[in-house]
Amino acid sequence: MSQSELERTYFQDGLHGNHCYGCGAWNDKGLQIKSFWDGDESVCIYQPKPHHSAMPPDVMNGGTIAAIIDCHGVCSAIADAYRTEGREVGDGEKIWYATASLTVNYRKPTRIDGPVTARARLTEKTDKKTMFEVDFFSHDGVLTCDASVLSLRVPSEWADPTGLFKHIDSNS
Ligand SMILES: CCCCCCCCCC(=O)SCCNC(=O)CCNC(=O)[C@H](O)C(C)(C)COP(=O)(O)OP(=O)(O)OC[C@H]1O[C@@H](n2cnc3c(N)ncnc32)[C@H](O)[C@@H]1OP(=O)(O)O
Repeated sequence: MSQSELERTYFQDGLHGNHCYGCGAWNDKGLQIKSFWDGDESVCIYQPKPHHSAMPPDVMNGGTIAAIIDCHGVCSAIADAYRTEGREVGDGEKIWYATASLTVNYRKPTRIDGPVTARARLTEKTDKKTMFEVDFFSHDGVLTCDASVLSLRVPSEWADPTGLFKHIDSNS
């Protein structure tokens, strides 16, 4: 069943302290995308800004599209893991995933003059790996990109507010 806009809970609002450029609600210079469930699919609707353009000012930049798809895919993997355990995103022991692989096929130019939509469906899952296939639409309903996002479960050090690298043995 789909949720009305007022009833929606967004995955990213439960990921406390997430500073990610694409999906971190705690990064005030980031895109701050928002994702939600629509039945078995997850959806992200994002209004691009004029500075998210490619060379033509009315076409969206491919890197920005990739960032939206990437973060929507990883956040969907996180939300799916919580949902599998019957928990709301962010409740109880934290679950984090990171991008292992991202493939984006740019089929058509994406108009920048209205909200874009990423719609993702789960296609593969093990304890550690989750794959979402993502379709990306411009505001006039044109499928402009299709993509796949492989997310890997990562330890809590990834969410350490002081950083990850101090936890990594540089000799390994
Ligand atoms: C944490 C906060 C997150 C909040 C949301 C943020 C969303 C933002 C998304 C991002 O931008 S994350 C930043 C970009 N990504 C990275 O920097 C990840 C860098 N890569 C790594 O740190 C490691 O390669 C990674 C954690 C992804 C995997 O290392 P592991 O040691 O956990 O994996 P391992 O080698 O044990 O492999 C586990 C399985 O995954 C497979 N695998 C690992 N890396 C893969 C890869 N890159 N491509 C395809 N498959 C891969 C591997 O073959 C194996 O498959 P099987 O289980 O079938 O044997």
